Amino acid sequence: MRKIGIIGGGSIGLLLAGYLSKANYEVTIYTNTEKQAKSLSTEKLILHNQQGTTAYTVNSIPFDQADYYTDDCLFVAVKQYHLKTLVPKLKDLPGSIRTMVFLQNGMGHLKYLNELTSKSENIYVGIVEHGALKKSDFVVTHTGIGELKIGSYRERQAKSSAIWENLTKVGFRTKHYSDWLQIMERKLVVNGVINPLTALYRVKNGELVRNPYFQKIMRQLFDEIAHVIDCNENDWEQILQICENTSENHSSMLRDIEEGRETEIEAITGVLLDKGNNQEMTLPLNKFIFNCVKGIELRERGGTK
Ligand SMILES: NC(=O)C1=CN([C@@H]2O[C@H](COP(=O)(O)OP(=O)(O)OC[C@H]3O[C@@H](n4cnc5c(N)ncnc54)[C@H](OP(=O)(O)O)[C@@H]3O)[C@@H](O)[C@H]2O)C=CC1
Ligand SMILES: CC(C)(CO)C(=O)C(=O)O
Repeated sequence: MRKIGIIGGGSIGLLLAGYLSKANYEVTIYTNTEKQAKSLSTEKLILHNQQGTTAYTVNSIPFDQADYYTDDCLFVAVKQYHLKTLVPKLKDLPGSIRTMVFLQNGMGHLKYLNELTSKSENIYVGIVEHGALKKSDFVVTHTGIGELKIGSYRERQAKSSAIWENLTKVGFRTKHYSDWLQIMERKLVVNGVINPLTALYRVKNGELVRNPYFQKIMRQLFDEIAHVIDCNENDWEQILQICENTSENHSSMLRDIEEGRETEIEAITGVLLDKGNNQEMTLPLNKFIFNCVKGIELRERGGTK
């Protein structure tokens, strides 16, 4: 398995492309725009990390002109809200895609995975605990060292374990976990606490733990989320640790707000509120935070509803 495709040349797509190239895979990035595909082929992909700066040669093609069938594995590194239009396109492609890995935050995408089970032998979910920041169409910085957690959503013919091992060997820690739901729920709790608060306060992840007042609200939010997802003190400690490990990071939700993009609040806090509804439980703090983020999103995107 040497040829790997990545849909989406954003922060995570570029970061992964850099490390997969370092591990000697032939990588193709399927971009949203022709402009980015051109930049990547003329400039190469530039990865900044603790070891320095390295340029990698990658293939790059706009998604709409792509031919995925030659890839042994396809990573999907777009935002949750991009999947609404992307998944029907993937579904309508003739033939099959051997292995797909979905790297979205939140859990809103599970409904789409079921639509793709006849398309792909193996479908994995990936939980990204590394931090990444895209500096331009072809430059990315590895801003937080963490782990890429992989779970098998559906696995008919597992041949992918070498990828996880090879990524780890080149400094991008990646580990397979047998219980995909558990790893997704753990990450949902992390994102449910860190992302909306950093977006509302407009602070880097590290400031949430350094400011005792922010930390108090974090804890209240965590305690409320624990009503719908089984959490314990280890989960709380992990959230604090992630804030430390990615202290200089602007969370993906803060960046979306800063750049006037849609956020993933519906796939994160929205999913938590749905879980509450299903258990006839109200989550007032989460509801408040959901509406604050939606309101700010609307304002920053210059719209009215
Ligand atoms: N960045 C981080 O540190 C972390 C991110 N994550 C999660 O990883 C996922 C990806 O995040 P991130 O990389 O930051 O997001 P970005 O917004 O940086 O990247 C998404 C990319 O997908 C592209 N795209 C959208 N639609 C298509 C399409 N149809 N075909 C090809 N490309 C498309 C976008 O193009 P365009 O720019 O032109 O719109 C953009 O380049 C998210 O769910 C995020 O929450 C998780 C942990 C950390
Ligand atoms: C782990 C964390 C909070 C890192 O910033 C993240 O997943 C995100 O920004 O979406």
